Amino acid sequence: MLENLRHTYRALRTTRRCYSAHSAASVFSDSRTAEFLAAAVSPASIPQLHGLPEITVTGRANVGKSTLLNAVLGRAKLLNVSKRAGRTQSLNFFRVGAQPGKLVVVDAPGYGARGRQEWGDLFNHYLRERKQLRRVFLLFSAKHGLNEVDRAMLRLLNEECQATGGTRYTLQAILTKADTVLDMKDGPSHIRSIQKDIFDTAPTCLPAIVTTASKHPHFGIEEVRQSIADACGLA
Ligand SMILES: Nc1nc2c(ncn2[C@@H]2O[C@H](COP(=O)(O)OP(=O)(O)OP(=O)(O)O)[C@@H](O)[C@H]2O)c(=O)[nH]1
Ligand SMILES: [Mg+2]
Repeated sequence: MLENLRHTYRALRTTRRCYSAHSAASVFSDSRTAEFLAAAVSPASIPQLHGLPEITVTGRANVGKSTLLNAVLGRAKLLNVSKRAGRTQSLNFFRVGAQPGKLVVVDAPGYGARGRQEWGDLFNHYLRERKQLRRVFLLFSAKHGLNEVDRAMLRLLNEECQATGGTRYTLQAILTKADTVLDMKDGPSHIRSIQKDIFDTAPTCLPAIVTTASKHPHFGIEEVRQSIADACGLA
């Protein structure tokens, strides 16, 4: 049991080292300045916010999107989270950095059985039209891995990236809730098999960052910040 835990931590640290060459500290240095800007429930209510680069998260309902963004922004409760799937029901825009801001992060409603059709339509519209979108983070549970809906979403985004040569936005996977696999006997190999599944489904997707965001110690959050800063040209 103990040996398994050590192996898992070692595997996770290796992943972390790959991303720690630079620091995104300056972009996310003052968490007090992060601010909710707008919630969009229809294409017409998506705010323009001209000028600032933007990133968004997507994933199955309840995978941990809002929790991850709270950790990235360094705020415990800026975004609403819930044990019940379907908590986030609009596209929610948050400014990072004091006015005029450095970038915008966008929380999205979950897809899948608990995500409603209209939320999917709104998100698809946003992806199609958003000129300042730099990176889409696809979140998957480290415990459950990918299902067919996840693979369909990955394929769709992969095709879009291939069609545009990554000139519009790029993709990066994130595995959430890593703490839940730490006491699994085959934790590291389980994580590796999810990473392979992601690569096989979407070769253009950047390698998954492994994270824990609700329980302390957090894990992988600095890597996510770095990826956001890179994507927005701020690293
Ligand atoms: N163990 C564990 N639980 C987590 C982690 N991140 C999120 N959770 C839990 O997962 C549940 C869902 O979290 P949310 O952040 O609301 O998930 P979401 O993807 O935004 O959900 P929707 O808005 O409903 O699509 C909550 O009970 C969180 O506490 C994590 O790293 N570890
Ligand atoms: Mg949410």
